[in-house]
Amino acid sequence: MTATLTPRPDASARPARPVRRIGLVGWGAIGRVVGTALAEGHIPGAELTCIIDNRPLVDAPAPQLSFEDALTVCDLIVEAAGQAVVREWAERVLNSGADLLIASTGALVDPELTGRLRAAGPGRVYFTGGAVGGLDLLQAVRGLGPLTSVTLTTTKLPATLHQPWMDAELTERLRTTTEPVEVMRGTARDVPVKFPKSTNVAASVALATGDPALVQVVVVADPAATLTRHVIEAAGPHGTYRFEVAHRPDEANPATSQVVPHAVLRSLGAVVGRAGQIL
Ligand SMILES: NC(=O)C1=CN([C@@H]2O[C@H](COP(=O)(O)OP(=O)(O)OC[C@H]3O[C@@H](n4cnc5c(N)ncnc54)[C@H](O)[C@@H]3O)[C@@H](O)[C@H]2O)C=CC1
Ligand SMILES: O=C([O-])CC(=O)C(=O)O
Repeated sequence: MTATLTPRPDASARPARPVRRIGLVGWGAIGRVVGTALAEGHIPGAELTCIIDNRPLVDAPAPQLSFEDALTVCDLIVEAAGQAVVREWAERVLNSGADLLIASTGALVDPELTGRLRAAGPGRVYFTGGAVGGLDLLQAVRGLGPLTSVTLTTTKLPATLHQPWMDAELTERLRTTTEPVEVMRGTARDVPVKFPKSTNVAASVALATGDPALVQVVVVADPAATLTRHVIEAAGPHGTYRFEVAHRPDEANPATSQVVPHAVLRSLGAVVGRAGQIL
């Protein structure tokens, strides 16, 4: 059989990819590194158009705008501010037509919000892998069928895990312990809500594997954890998987690992169509 296929248009006749105008939400441990790299032109195809933060910024490399104003000038919003920002703004970003790259994936354990984001558009939503690796492969494994078990064990310095809901006894234990303390064991549906600034990775593992209730999460506070450690173990009928990372924490915000802004930049490169990326 001879197929009649339309020849691909000549490369010179194809429209050049437009430079994406980036609005960065959050000028903190992640945002400063991402914004500086963008302003220095490290991601071809992406330019830093504005920064959104609820604190006044000095010496930022782009104008500070309100969220409303940013949505009139940006075509891609990068969230590096916190789960509350995702809850409040994600749907509006997507409905405005801008794409959205989310770091605070923990907000997505709320099925109601996730459902609304699925229905929102025409903007498209993306999630960075953030502090953990292997999510691309775990997402690919889903093509073979569901996994039967997924576990994430996160170990951090005690001070980075302290939360306002903790009682006096646990607070004191975290302050004085000389040994590792298991502070929570639950599923990826429960844990990111309890540790909103330090266990987004649990939600990211759930986004990759498809079922937050299947992902068992153990959160350990260890005064000896100069490196933040995340261990993902998964199994299914087609194989077993184990990914372990140990990161130096950010100096100003030790709840966040130093690698995270670089993971955001890598994700951003992929979204804007940078060549030579591992997808
Ligand atoms: N997916 C992952 O692996 C990781 C995700 N994260 C997420 O990224 C978020 C940001 O992390 P960092 O940069 O380390 O935090 P940070 O605390 O150093 O900086 C957050 C910045 O966002 C701003 N901000 C907070 N709420 C805001 C709001 N409602 N509107 C505008 N600006 C707001 C703050 O003023 C601050 O400048 C974390 O809260 C966490 O949810 C953090 C680490 C890893
Ligand atoms: O940076 C990290 O290692 C992980 C983190 O804070 C998070 O998952 O929210």
